[in-house]
Amino acid sequence: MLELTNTALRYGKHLALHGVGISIAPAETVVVLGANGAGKSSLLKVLGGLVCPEPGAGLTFEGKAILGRPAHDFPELGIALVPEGRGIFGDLTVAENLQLGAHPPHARPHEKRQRDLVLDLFPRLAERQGQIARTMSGGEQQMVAIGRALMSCPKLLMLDEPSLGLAPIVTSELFTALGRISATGIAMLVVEQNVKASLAIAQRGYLMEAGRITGAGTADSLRADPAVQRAFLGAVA
Ligand SMILES: Nc1ncnc2c1ncn2[C@@H]1O[C@H](COP(=O)(O)OP(=O)(O)OP(=O)(O)O)[C@@H](O)[C@H]1O
Repeated sequence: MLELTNTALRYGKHLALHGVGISIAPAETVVVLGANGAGKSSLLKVLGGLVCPEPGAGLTFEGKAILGRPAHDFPELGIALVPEGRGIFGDLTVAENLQLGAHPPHARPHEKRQRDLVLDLFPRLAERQGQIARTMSGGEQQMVAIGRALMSCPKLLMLDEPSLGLAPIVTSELFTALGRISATGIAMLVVEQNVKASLAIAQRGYLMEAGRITGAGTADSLRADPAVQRAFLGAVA
Protein backbone atom coordinates (compact mmCIF):
# COMPACT_ATOMS: atom_id res chain seq x y z
CA MET A 1 0.00 0.00 0.00
CA LEU A 2 2.76 2.44 0.97
CA GLU A 3 6.42 2.16 0.08
CA LEU A 4 9.20 4.52 1.05
CA THR A 5 12.66 3.88 -0.41
CA ASN A 6 16.18 5.22 -0.04
CA THR A 7 15.23 8.24 2.02
CA ALA A 8 17.72 10.72 3.40
CA LEU A 9 16.58 13.86 5.22
CA ARG A 10 18.76 16.78 6.08
CA TYR A 11 18.14 19.62 8.53
CA GLY A 12 20.89 22.06 7.53
CA LYS A 13 24.12 20.12 8.04
CA HIS A 14 22.48 17.44 10.17
CA LEU A 15 21.50 14.24 8.37
CA ALA A 16 18.47 12.98 10.35
CA LEU A 17 17.60 10.03 8.05
CA HIS A 18 20.07 7.85 6.12
CA GLY A 19 18.81 5.57 3.33
CA VAL A 20 15.57 4.72 5.13
CA GLY A 21 12.99 2.42 3.54
CA ILE A 22 9.76 0.97 4.92
CA SER A 23 6.60 -0.59 3.55
CA ILE A 24 3.04 -1.06 4.79
CA ALA A 25 0.54 -3.53 3.35
CA PRO A 26 -3.23 -2.87 3.27
CA ALA A 27 -4.87 -3.36 6.69
CA GLU A 28 -1.49 -3.97 8.30
CA THR A 29 -0.40 -2.34 11.57
CA VAL A 30 3.31 -1.50 11.54
CA VAL A 31 5.24 0.00 14.44
CA VAL A 32 8.43 2.05 14.25
CA LEU A 33 10.38 1.76 17.49
CA GLY A 34 13.24 4.02 18.44
CA ALA A 35 14.70 5.99 21.31
CA ASN A 36 14.64 9.81 21.51
CA GLY A 37 16.32 11.39 18.50
CA ALA A 38 16.35 8.16 16.44
CA GLY A 39 14.52 9.90 13.59
CA LYS A 40 10.99 8.57 14.06
CA SER A 41 9.22 11.94 13.82
CA SER A 42 11.38 12.87 10.83
CA LEU A 43 10.28 9.67 9.09
CA LEU A 44 6.60 10.48 9.76
CA LYS A 45 7.11 14.03 8.47
CA VAL A 46 8.40 12.61 5.16
CA LEU A 47 5.48 10.15 5.00
CA GLY A 48 3.00 12.95 5.75
CA GLY A 49 4.43 15.28 3.08
CA LEU A 50 5.56 17.82 5.69
CA VAL A 51 9.25 17.81 4.72
CA CYS A 52 11.07 17.04 1.49
CA PRO A 53 13.82 14.39 1.54
CA GLU A 54 17.08 14.49 -0.45
CA PRO A 55 16.98 13.52 -4.15
CA GLY A 56 16.91 9.75 -4.70
CA ALA A 57 14.06 9.04 -2.29
CA GLY A 58 10.84 7.36 -3.43
CA LEU A 59 7.35 7.35 -1.90
CA THR A 60 4.39 5.54 -3.41
CA PHE A 61 0.87 5.05 -2.09
CA GLU A 62 -1.36 2.51 -3.84
CA GLY A 63 1.13 2.49 -6.71
CA LYS A 64 1.13 6.28 -7.23
CA ALA A 65 4.27 8.36 -6.68
CA ILE A 66 3.34 10.97 -4.07
CA LEU A 67 6.68 12.47 -3.05
CA GLY A 68 6.52 16.25 -3.38
CA ARG A 69 2.72 16.40 -3.09
CA PRO A 70 1.75 19.01 -0.47
CA ALA A 71 0.65 17.78 2.96
CA HIS A 72 -2.92 19.04 2.43
CA ASP A 73 -3.34 16.55 -0.46
CA PHE A 74 -2.69 13.56 1.78
CA PRO A 75 -6.14 13.28 3.46
CA GLU A 76 -7.69 13.16 -0.03
CA LEU A 77 -5.38 10.28 -0.91
CA GLY A 78 -6.58 8.43 2.20
CA ILE A 79 -3.59 9.14 4.45
CA ALA A 80 -4.20 10.71 7.88
CA LEU A 81 -1.45 11.84 10.23
CA VAL A 82 -1.85 12.39 13.97
CA PRO A 83 1.31 14.38 14.70
CA GLU A 84 3.29 14.59 17.91
CA GLY A 85 1.59 17.28 20.00
CA ARG A 86 -1.72 16.19 18.41
CA GLY A 87 -2.40 19.32 16.32
CA ILE A 88 -6.03 19.73 17.34
CA PHE A 89 -7.89 23.06 17.17
CA GLY A 90 -7.71 24.01 20.85
CA ASP A 91 -10.27 26.83 20.73
CA LEU A 92 -12.91 24.72 19.00
CA THR A 93 -15.22 22.16 20.58
CA VAL A 94 -14.81 18.41 20.27
CA ALA A 95 -17.74 18.28 17.80
CA GLU A 96 -16.21 21.06 15.67
CA ASN A 97 -12.82 19.32 15.61
CA LEU A 98 -14.48 16.12 14.41
CA GLN A 99 -16.52 17.96 11.79
CA LEU A 100 -13.37 19.62 10.39
CA GLY A 101 -11.77 16.19 10.01
CA ALA A 102 -14.43 15.20 7.48
CA HIS A 103 -13.21 17.78 4.94
CA PRO A 104 -11.92 15.51 2.09
CA PRO A 105 -14.66 15.15 -0.57
CA HIS A 106 -14.67 11.33 -0.27
CA ALA A 107 -15.31 11.62 3.49
CA ARG A 108 -18.21 14.09 3.49
CA PRO A 109 -20.97 11.60 2.59
CA HIS A 110 -19.79 9.32 5.44
CA GLU A 111 -19.61 11.99 8.16
CA LYS A 112 -22.38 10.51 10.32
CA ARG A 113 -21.10 6.93 10.04
CA GLN A 114 -17.56 8.00 10.94
CA ARG A 115 -18.75 10.14 13.87
CA ASP A 116 -20.70 7.14 15.21
CA LEU A 117 -17.54 5.02 14.87
CA VAL A 118 -15.42 7.63 16.71
CA LEU A 119 -17.95 8.08 19.53
CA ASP A 120 -18.27 4.31 19.90
CA LEU A 121 -14.46 3.99 20.12
CA PHE A 122 -14.14 6.90 22.54
CA PRO A 123 -17.35 7.16 24.63
CA ARG A 124 -15.78 10.00 26.62
CA LEU A 125 -15.91 12.18 23.51
CA ALA A 126 -19.63 11.47 23.20
CA GLU A 127 -20.15 12.99 26.66
CA ARG A 128 -17.91 15.98 25.90
CA GLN A 129 -18.93 17.07 22.40
CA GLY A 130 -19.51 20.69 23.47
CA GLN A 131 -16.25 20.99 25.45
CA ILE A 132 -13.48 23.30 24.19
CA ALA A 133 -10.68 20.95 23.14
CA ARG A 134 -7.82 22.71 24.95
CA THR A 135 -9.60 22.26 28.30
CA MET A 136 -9.47 18.47 27.96
CA SER A 137 -6.91 16.14 29.53
CA GLY A 138 -3.93 14.94 27.48
CA GLY A 139 -5.54 11.55 26.89
CA GLU A 140 -8.84 13.12 25.84
CA GLN A 141 -7.03 15.46 23.44
CA GLN A 142 -5.29 12.44 21.92
CA MET A 143 -8.75 10.87 21.43
CA VAL A 144 -9.93 14.06 19.68
CA ALA A 145 -6.86 14.00 17.42
CA ILE A 146 -7.37 10.33 16.48
CA GLY A 147 -11.11 10.88 16.10
CA ARG A 148 -10.55 13.83 13.81
CA ALA A 149 -8.15 11.76 11.68
CA LEU A 150 -10.74 8.96 11.43
CA MET A 151 -13.35 11.45 10.20
CA SER A 152 -11.32 11.75 6.96
CA CYS A 153 -12.05 8.03 6.19
CA PRO A 154 -8.37 7.13 5.98
CA LYS A 155 -7.01 3.96 4.41
CA LEU A 156 -3.79 4.57 6.35
CA LEU A 157 -3.63 6.20 9.79
CA MET A 158 -0.20 7.34 11.01
CA LEU A 159 0.37 8.24 14.66
CA ASP A 160 3.42 9.91 16.20
CA GLU A 161 3.95 8.69 19.80
CA PRO A 162 0.27 8.55 20.74
CA SER A 163 1.10 7.50 24.33
CA LEU A 164 3.53 10.37 24.99
CA GLY A 165 2.87 11.91 28.41
CA LEU A 166 -0.16 9.72 29.17
CA ALA A 167 -0.71 7.76 32.38
CA PRO A 168 -0.44 3.94 32.04
CA ILE A 169 -4.20 3.41 32.41
CA VAL A 170 -4.94 5.98 29.68
CA THR A 171 -2.24 4.46 27.45
CA SER A 172 -3.85 1.07 27.88
CA GLU A 173 -7.30 2.44 26.91
CA LEU A 174 -5.76 4.19 23.91
CA PHE A 175 -4.05 1.05 22.60
CA THR A 176 -7.28 -0.92 23.04
CA ALA A 177 -8.95 1.66 20.77
CA LEU A 178 -6.05 1.44 18.27
CA GLY A 179 -6.47 -2.34 18.20
CA ARG A 180 -10.16 -1.87 17.39
CA ILE A 181 -9.32 0.63 14.62
CA SER A 182 -6.89 -1.89 13.13
CA ALA A 183 -9.63 -4.56 13.24
CA THR A 184 -11.81 -2.36 10.99
CA GLY A 185 -9.24 -2.85 8.20
CA ILE A 186 -7.51 0.55 8.36
CA ALA A 187 -3.74 0.22 7.94
CA MET A 188 -1.75 1.92 10.70
CA LEU A 189 1.79 3.14 11.19
CA VAL A 190 2.52 3.79 14.85
CA VAL A 191 5.73 5.48 15.94
CA GLU A 192 6.32 4.69 19.61
CA GLN A 193 8.72 4.34 22.49
CA ASN A 194 6.21 2.14 24.32
CA VAL A 195 7.53 -1.16 22.98
CA LYS A 196 5.18 -3.49 24.82
CA ALA A 197 1.91 -1.71 24.02
CA SER A 198 2.75 -1.00 20.38
CA LEU A 199 4.04 -4.51 19.57
CA ALA A 200 0.85 -5.93 21.11
CA ILE A 201 -1.26 -4.34 18.33
CA ALA A 202 1.27 -4.56 15.45
CA GLN A 203 1.87 -7.37 13.00
CA ARG A 204 5.27 -6.05 11.98
CA GLY A 205 7.76 -3.36 12.88
CA TYR A 206 11.05 -1.59 12.38
CA LEU A 207 13.74 -0.50 14.82
CA MET A 208 15.36 2.89 14.18
CA GLU A 209 18.65 4.02 15.64
CA ALA A 210 20.55 7.21 14.74
CA GLY A 211 18.51 7.85 11.59
CA ARG A 212 18.81 4.33 10.20
CA ILE A 213 16.56 1.27 10.13
CA THR A 214 18.61 -1.24 12.12
CA GLY A 215 16.04 -3.98 12.58
CA ALA A 216 12.84 -5.24 10.98
CA GLY A 217 10.55 -8.19 11.45
CA THR A 218 7.33 -9.55 12.85
CA ALA A 219 6.08 -8.25 16.19
CA ASP A 220 7.11 -11.55 17.81
CA SER A 221 10.63 -11.46 16.38
CA LEU A 222 11.12 -7.82 17.43
CA ARG A 223 9.87 -8.57 20.94
CA ALA A 224 12.55 -11.24 21.26
CA ASP A 225 15.30 -9.21 19.52
CA PRO A 226 18.18 -8.39 21.90
CA ALA A 227 18.76 -5.12 19.97
CA VAL A 228 15.21 -3.99 20.79
CA GLN A 229 15.70 -5.03 24.40
CA ARG A 230 19.03 -3.15 24.50
CA ALA A 231 17.59 0.01 22.92
CA PHE A 232 14.71 0.04 25.40
CA LEU A 233 16.20 -1.49 28.50
CA GLY A 234 13.48 -1.42 31.11
CA ALA A 235 10.75 -0.68 28.56
CA VAL A 236 10.14 -4.37 27.78
CA ALA A 237 8.52 -5.78 30.89
N1 LIG B 1 13.72 21.02 12.60
C1 LIG B 1 14.88 20.45 12.92
N2 LIG B 1 16.05 21.11 12.75
C2 LIG B 1 17.24 20.54 13.06
N3 LIG B 1 17.37 19.28 13.52
C3 LIG B 1 16.24 18.57 13.73
C4 LIG B 1 14.94 19.12 13.44
N4 LIG B 1 14.01 18.17 13.75
C5 LIG B 1 14.70 17.11 14.20
N5 LIG B 1 16.03 17.34 14.18
C6 LIG B 1 17.08 16.40 14.60
O1 LIG B 1 16.95 15.20 13.83
C7 LIG B 1 17.17 14.05 14.67
C8 LIG B 1 15.95 13.14 14.63
O2 LIG B 1 14.87 13.83 15.28
P1 LIG B 1 13.39 13.22 15.35
O3 LIG B 1 12.52 14.23 16.00
O4 LIG B 1 13.01 12.71 14.02
O5 LIG B 1 13.64 11.98 16.32
P2 LIG B 1 12.58 11.11 17.13
O6 LIG B 1 13.04 9.69 17.00
O7 LIG B 1 11.22 11.41 16.69
O8 LIG B 1 12.83 11.61 18.61
P3 LIG B 1 11.76 11.89 19.79
O9 LIG B 1 11.28 10.54 20.21
O10 LIG B 1 12.62 12.54 20.83
O11 LIG B 1 10.70 12.78 19.22
C9 LIG B 1 17.50 14.58 16.04
O12 LIG B 1 18.92 14.61 16.17
C10 LIG B 1 16.94 15.99 16.05
O13 LIG B 1 17.69 16.83 16.89
